[in-house]
Amino acid sequence: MEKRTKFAISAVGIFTCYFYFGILQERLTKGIYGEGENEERFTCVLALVFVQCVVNYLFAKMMLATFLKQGEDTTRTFYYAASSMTYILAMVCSNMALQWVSYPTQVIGKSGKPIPVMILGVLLARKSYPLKKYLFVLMVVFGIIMFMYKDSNKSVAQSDGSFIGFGEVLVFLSLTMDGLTGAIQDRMRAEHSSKSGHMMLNMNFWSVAYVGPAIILTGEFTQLLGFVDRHPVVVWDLLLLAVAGALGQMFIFIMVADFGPLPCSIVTTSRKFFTVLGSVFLFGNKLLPRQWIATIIVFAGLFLDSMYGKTADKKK
Ligand SMILES: Nc1ncnc2c1ncn2[C@@H]1O[C@H](COP(=O)(O)OP(=O)(O)O)[C@@H](O)[C@H]1O
Repeated sequence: MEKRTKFAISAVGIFTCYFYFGILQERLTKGIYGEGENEERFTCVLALVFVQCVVNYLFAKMMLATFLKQGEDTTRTFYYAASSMTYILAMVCSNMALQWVSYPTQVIGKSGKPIPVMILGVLLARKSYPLKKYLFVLMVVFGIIMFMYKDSNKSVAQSDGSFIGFGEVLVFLSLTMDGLTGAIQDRMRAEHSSKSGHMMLNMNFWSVAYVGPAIILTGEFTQLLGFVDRHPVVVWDLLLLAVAGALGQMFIFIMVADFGPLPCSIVTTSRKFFTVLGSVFLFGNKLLPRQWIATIIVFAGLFLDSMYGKTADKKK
């Protein structure tokens, strides 16, 4: 398949699957199960991650056995073990951050993701990019943050007088972990030409190995079983979510393996922006002048990056 077509199909796949995934995720984590006295919310976040990783693993196994014939995998086990650890830590930090900062603040923070992916790729995976590429990526990230920023989000001084709270530290840590995950994936590509199905299979295998003991030790596994027992309908919501996530992750790994973690993070970050932009138009809301300018900057950055940001994947 031509590279451009593959890129377009993966990007559309990521957009569609994660759009649906977002709706299901909100229904599951914000919804109320049961009635009257039995009303309760689903709070087993770690168990949710565990279920997702198990389904992702099975999905990758099935794909490798049927459609994706990818041959032998020579990737160093250490790379899989390490990148799964950073990938799980990134998710844990960004979920934990929500206890201290609002959801929009967390999304704005995580919109900076291409920056650590780029910087750590250069520092740890010896990638190199032309100067203009930094500028285009910065334009996209700056535009998205400018678009989503709300004055009400202005960081209020904490009680101790500082402007940075624990929530912000967690978002920063999560971004660092995203950058490390990307850098290790850059190395896998450069040294082993790792394939998408193999990456998906192995990263989820290691994630299950890390999260499994954690949900047993924290008692979340028992909590999950209890919840399912009280509200069997949650099984469907969980499975639908996991299947949408697995399909989406397949496209993510095609993007990572074939084009690299940086283009992948630009696509996933743009997806968040397009979701917000789409809902503004869908609900007939108006854009503020600042948001119009931001939108132009994002589009210009994406356009310039796709036209002139190409690198021949060269090493320093
Ligand atoms: N480079 C990657 N390697 C493995 N999984 C990834 C990668 N990038 C994204 N993902 C998966 O896709 C999900 C969505 O990513 P994204 O849309 O960037 O949002 P966020 O990282 O803020 O959750 C992540 O939670 C993760 O499971």
